[in-house]
Amino acid sequence: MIMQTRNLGWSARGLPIVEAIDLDVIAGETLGLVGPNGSGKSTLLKLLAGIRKPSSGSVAVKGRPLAAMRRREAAQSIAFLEQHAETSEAITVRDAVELGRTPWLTALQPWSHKDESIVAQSLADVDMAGFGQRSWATLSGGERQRVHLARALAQCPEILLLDEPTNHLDVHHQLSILELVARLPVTSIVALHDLNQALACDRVGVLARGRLVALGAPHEVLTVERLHAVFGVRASIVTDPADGARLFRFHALQ
Ligand SMILES: Nc1ncnc2c1ncn2[C@@H]1O[C@H](COP(=O)(O)OP(=O)(O)OP(=O)(O)O)[C@@H](O)[C@H]1O
Repeated sequence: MIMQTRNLGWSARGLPIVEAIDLDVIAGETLGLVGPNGSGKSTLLKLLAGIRKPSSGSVAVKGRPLAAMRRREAAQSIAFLEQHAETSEAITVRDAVELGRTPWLTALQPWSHKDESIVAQSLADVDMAGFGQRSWATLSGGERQRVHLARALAQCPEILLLDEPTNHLDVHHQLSILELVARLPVTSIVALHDLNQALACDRVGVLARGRLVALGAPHEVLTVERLHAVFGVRASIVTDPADGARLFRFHALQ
């Protein structure tokens, strides 16, 4: 297991927001996290990233408690693309992505050609290669999202935590970013709202009211009954005649 949580919980003003999460993350998998608004997906990702301290329980990375790791060491293992990531306005796109290299730089290992080429590759991976000199302030919402992902990629993490990475993206870039994430030789934990996108993950975890109520293969976990119980919708499954893939259509409950 590359990452494990035991009895992980976080409360705000005494109210449990995330509760009793026991999660074993398999090295190399893409794990989708789905759940209604407010079910705790972002909070769980923040706990896994170490930027929120658990109220109970623990997170371990390759058997080591995350709480005992130095910030720099944790940042060499884990990169986090937050839902509302922010960047100082007065920098270029390239500067923003170069920040991803920070955990790897030391006085003995200063900025080098290797860092340069990792930054260039990260920008290319998110289809932003031509934007290096652009001012951050001039980017569209979707371009900013892709640059934030490039910064996370430039961090060269073993574990990539992504909070709704396809937010703001046009359909072409939604597909290319998800394909990129699936292709990367890293472990990815991705909060998603689009349940059809979740079907493409290796496994899916379902959060409801702060608890992990199901975890497993997408089609085993995202059953019509569970979608009804957790999301309050009626789902039907349709088959794409082009390739036989099964997809959801959703209907409001009468
Ligand atoms: N600092 C806080 N203080 C009080 N309540 C909080 C705090 N942070 C989060 N919450 C509450 O915790 C719940 C879970 O929030 P979280 O952002 O983790 O949900 P989510 O599943 O990511 O939601 P969404 O799908 O809307 O992004 C929400 O009801 C939210 O209002």
